[in-house]
Amino acid sequence: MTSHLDPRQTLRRQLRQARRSLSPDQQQCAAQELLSCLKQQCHHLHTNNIKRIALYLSNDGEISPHLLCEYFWQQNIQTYLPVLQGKQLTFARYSADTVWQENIYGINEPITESYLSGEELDIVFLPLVGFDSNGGRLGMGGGFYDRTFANKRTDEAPSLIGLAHDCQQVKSLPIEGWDVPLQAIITPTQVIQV
Ligand SMILES: Nc1nc2c(c(=O)[nH]1)N(C=O)[C@@H](CNc1ccc(C(=O)N[C@@H](CCC(=O)O)C(=O)O)cc1)CN2
Ligand SMILES: Nc1ncnc2c1ncn2[C@@H]1O[C@H](COP(=O)(O)OP(=O)(O)OP(=O)(O)O)[C@@H](O)[C@H]1O
Repeated sequence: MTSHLDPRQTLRRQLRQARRSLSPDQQQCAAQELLSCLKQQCHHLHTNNIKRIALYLSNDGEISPHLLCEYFWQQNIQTYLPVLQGKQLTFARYSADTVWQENIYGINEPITESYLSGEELDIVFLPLVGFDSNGGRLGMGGGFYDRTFANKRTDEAPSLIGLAHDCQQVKSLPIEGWDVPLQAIITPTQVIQV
């Protein structure tokens, strides 16, 4: 019954396939170009006075933010990673001496005693499966980021910035009422300010 497949599911499958088929070399170049792109745009992204940033550990072909993380550490900015808490996310400090445990999806999470809630962060860099130039985001389908930031106004902290390979861009995503819009998207070749 392929005719009744949810269009978001179909798109999700295609775009996940596209990012997973990038070679290790392509992934490495993409991560380096992502950092160059971020550095060039730092002033536009309001990175002054930033103290706490959330990133993610790349999974399933996602563009890797590990070079961004090193860059933030050099500037004494604290970095955090998402931790599943029921159907939402909480954020745990990530530093050189982090101890890990795997979540139900096999993604590592820091083991820590104190967590931050989303609104305590200045910037959250989100992984995504697909994006469009209006700030539309398609994720893995768990609704975790959407639930976590459901009550955030766009002019409130944190800034939500998507990180993606260029092959994850689509003209226009089928958006649902609960989707939280991104304030910007950074790829190896472009910074889209929404
Ligand atoms: N790197 C990264 N971390 C993240 C997310 C993400 O998208 N990327 N998340 C964003 O929300 C949360 C985790 N959400 C996820 C949801 C589904 C799958 C996943 O791989 N699903 C498999 C089925 C796995 C299973 O059920 O056993 C799949 O769809 O193939 C992974 C992460 C928090 N951490
Ligand atoms: N604010 C919310 N309150 C309750 N349910 C929500 C909320 N946001 C999303 N959901 C539910 O989560 C499910 C998945 O949503 P969606 O497909 O948009 O996830 P996603 O953005 O792709 O995932 P993720 O954010 O985890 O990467 C949907 O079935 C939706 O009903």
